[in-house]
Amino acid sequence: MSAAPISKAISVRDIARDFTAGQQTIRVLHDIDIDVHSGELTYIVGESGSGKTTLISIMCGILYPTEGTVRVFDTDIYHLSDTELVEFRLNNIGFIFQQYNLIPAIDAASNAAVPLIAQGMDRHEARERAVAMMDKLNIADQADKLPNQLSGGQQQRVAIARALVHEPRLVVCDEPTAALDARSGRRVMDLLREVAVDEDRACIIVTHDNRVFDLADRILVLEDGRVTHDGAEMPEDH
Ligand SMILES: Nc1ncnc2c1ncn2[C@@H]1O[C@H](COP(=O)(O)OP(=O)(O)OP(=O)(O)O)[C@@H](O)[C@H]1O
Repeated sequence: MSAAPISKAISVRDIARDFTAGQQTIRVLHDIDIDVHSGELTYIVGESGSGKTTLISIMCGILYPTEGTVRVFDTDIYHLSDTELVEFRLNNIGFIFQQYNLIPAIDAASNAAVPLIAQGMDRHEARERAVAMMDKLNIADQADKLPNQLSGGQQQRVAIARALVHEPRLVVCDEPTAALDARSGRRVMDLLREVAVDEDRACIIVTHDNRVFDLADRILVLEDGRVTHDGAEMPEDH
């Protein structure tokens, strides 16, 4: 189904995360130990509130863990300075959030070019590269449109193009198929496999969507902040 995994993309060791609300501190992740491999499409699945978003946020350098270490492509990311961490994310990680977070005042290609421009690329070249990525996603013909002139599915493809345009080695997606019908959802997963997974690149997807569970190489199930299953398929009782 996919290239054989050859290297560790992420190594999470003894992660815990607490949140404090008022006087109370609540531990929402406990004792998490996970390796994510390049060459694999890894799903993180679990009920609402089980800690999926918290976990991927920690895995990709957005949220500090309370305890434990996270290595991404062999870099101990939470021992970087703030500036180094921002740069590390910019160069190595692409994000696809459930809300597409497109900038309303600029056209689709300019939205897709944002990571390249942030990296300092010349605007003209960045736009050309963005349109080339949009072409792979079959939306190059929408390059000059503003986000509000696009359908939801087209906006999502622009968000995917933006996540992939700088060819990050790690792509992280939060519920990418939640708003899509079954066929479009499978197409997005196929696309992610095609463009975001190879022997040196990994993709992690948070999803509730049981219509696409069969497309994963590996599924981690979270329950109440703990990993309760790690395998190629969903456990039978889910
Ligand atoms: N900033 C925060 N402050 C306090 N509690 C938080 C914060 N963020 C998350 N939590 C709590 O941590 C737990 C895990 O939340 P998280 O968003 O990671 O779960 P999830 O599995 O992604 O849920 P969903 O599928 O609904 O998005 C929840 O109980 C949530 O209320």
